[in-house]
Amino acid sequence: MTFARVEQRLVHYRIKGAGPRVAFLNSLGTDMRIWDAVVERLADRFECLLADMRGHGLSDAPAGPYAISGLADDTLGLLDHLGWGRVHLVGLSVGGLVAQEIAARAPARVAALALLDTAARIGEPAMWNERIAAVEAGGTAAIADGVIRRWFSAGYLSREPDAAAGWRNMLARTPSAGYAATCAAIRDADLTERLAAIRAPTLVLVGDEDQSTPPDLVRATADRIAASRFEVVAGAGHLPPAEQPAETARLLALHFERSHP
Ligand SMILES: O=C(O)CC1=CCC(=O)O1
Repeated sequence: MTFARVEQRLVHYRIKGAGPRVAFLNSLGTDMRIWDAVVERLADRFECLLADMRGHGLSDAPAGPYAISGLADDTLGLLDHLGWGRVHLVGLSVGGLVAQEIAARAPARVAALALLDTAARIGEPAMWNERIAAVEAGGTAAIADGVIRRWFSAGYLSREPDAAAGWRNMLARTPSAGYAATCAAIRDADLTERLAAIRAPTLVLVGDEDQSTPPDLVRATADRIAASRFEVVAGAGHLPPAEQPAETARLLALHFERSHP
């Protein structure tokens, strides 16, 4: 386990592999383990940085609300701490919002961008406020069953009940304060007008059964990014790195190998 202190907060991170540098940002209610099966397929060609987003995993979970700009500061701070200048950047869902913010704000830091199951704006404020209230009242376990049904395809849920139960454990063990504070960051984010500032070659991909950020929503974000390519991953819900790691790794490797570091 490796930890760094960035802006006084503890960040849990791990580096694996060798080659051009790739940084991975996790989604709401998950941690760096969401990337394990992808990184295992990429580490022979890329140096991969995994970090638990603020409020998640073993990173600190200070009281919120958080903001996407502050979460972007966390990532840039960790890259500075490690001496990593320019990277390929991969973000899933809220990690994708953070990645959009970094690519728009600090284009020199991003060689290529990959946005997975994300959009410039995710959900409606009322839905996020309801989710925050439910988590504040009953903890993350209170919302876990509903969220899991949106995370995975129907086929995965019936084929892999134990794996789905394991991912549910990850969600239910996310600190309530960190989860609710991250919901507030998503609620308050609308990066639509920032997308025109993204210059990096961008792969935008989504699971064909994603119910949290459905393919049409994700495609609309891709259409606003100048150098984007849109891909749909078959047999996946909101978490293609967990459900279809081989195809996700293949698409990421192809994209980064085409883009110069
Ligand atoms: O929890 C969900 O519904 C899915 C999700 C939305 C933003 C995120 O990071 O995950």
